[in-house]
Amino acid sequence: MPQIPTVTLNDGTSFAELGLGTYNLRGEDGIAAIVAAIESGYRLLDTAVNYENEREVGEAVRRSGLDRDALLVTSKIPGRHHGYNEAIASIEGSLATLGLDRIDLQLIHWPNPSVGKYVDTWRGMIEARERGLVRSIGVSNFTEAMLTELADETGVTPAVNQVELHPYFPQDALRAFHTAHGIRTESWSPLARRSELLTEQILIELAEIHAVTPTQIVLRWHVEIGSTPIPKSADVERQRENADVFGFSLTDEQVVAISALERGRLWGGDPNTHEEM
Ligand SMILES: NC(=O)C1=CN([C@@H]2O[C@H](COP(=O)(O)OP(=O)(O)OC[C@H]3O[C@@H](n4cnc5c(N)ncnc54)[C@H](OP(=O)(O)O)[C@@H]3O)[C@@H](O)[C@H]2O)C=CC1
Ligand SMILES: O=C(O)C(=O)[C@@H](O)[C@H](O)C(=O)CO
Repeated sequence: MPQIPTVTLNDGTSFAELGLGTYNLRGEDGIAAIVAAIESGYRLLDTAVNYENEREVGEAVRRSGLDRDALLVTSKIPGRHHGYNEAIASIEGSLATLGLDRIDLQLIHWPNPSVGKYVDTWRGMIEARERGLVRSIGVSNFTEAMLTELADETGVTPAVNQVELHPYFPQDALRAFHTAHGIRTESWSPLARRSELLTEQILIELAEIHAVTPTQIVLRWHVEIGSTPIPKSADVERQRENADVFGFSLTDEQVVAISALERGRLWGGDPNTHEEM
């Protein structure tokens, strides 16, 4: 398995071009699945307070036997922890549950605009970074206007915005905004949660041309558009398949053909209205 390449974030730290989603990976089976992924070359692990599996992720980091600095752990502050002091307490809680002394990338999980506290939350995260509790700070599910507000109010631009992104929802305008402002895009549900996406004719045709699977075509598309996908799989063979996308490339025309599958958001998670506590 080739090494997963890295990119540099706007704060100068290194970030993986592909990582592991861990939603629903829990208990001993979850730990075993995460350790298996690390053994297959994954270095970026994506968790959240709301996944109720930070303990498992921390345990997998320890069981992997890898140097702590070789791994990147992301966690996320839930809506019920928004606020300056609450954000710092949330991060301290995540560190305790993970059993780690640093989170590599801390995100605000959802902006929850009706609560009106994401700027305060962001200020708390800036403080947490200054205290060394977290290394990089970013957001998830933020719109262009919300990203602009954070930067204007605090002078600190998020390093990452993790958003719904897959060929059915390529997010061209938001990605262009990220590029213009030095924000790394990260794709959640990059496989569209194994929906009918993987049976689309264009993906089957491209898979034949490149002698890979339709899933690998989708994940390579994320790499080509400059976004870090975090596919979740509990199965070691599928984890290996998903990470093995750095030995071929797509042409510009092939990328455009995949993006033409666009339909829009799949699960109604509009950041302007979706509230998640
Ligand atoms: N910030 C946010 O608001 C959100 C963040 N996320 C993050 O993004 C991660 C990924 O998103 P997720 O919603 O899990 O969906 P994904 O798009 O990663 O799809 C996961 C599904 O695809 C299956 N799968 C994985 N690999 C393959 C393969 N090679 N072939 C066929 N099926 C496959 C998995 O099954 P199996 O496990 O059996 O392989 C699982 O059913 C989450 O785990 C979470 O970490 C997700 C949603 C929102
Ligand atoms: O998995 C996550 O991180 C989530 O935030 C999900 O709950 C996500 O919000 C979702 O499924 C939206 O429909």
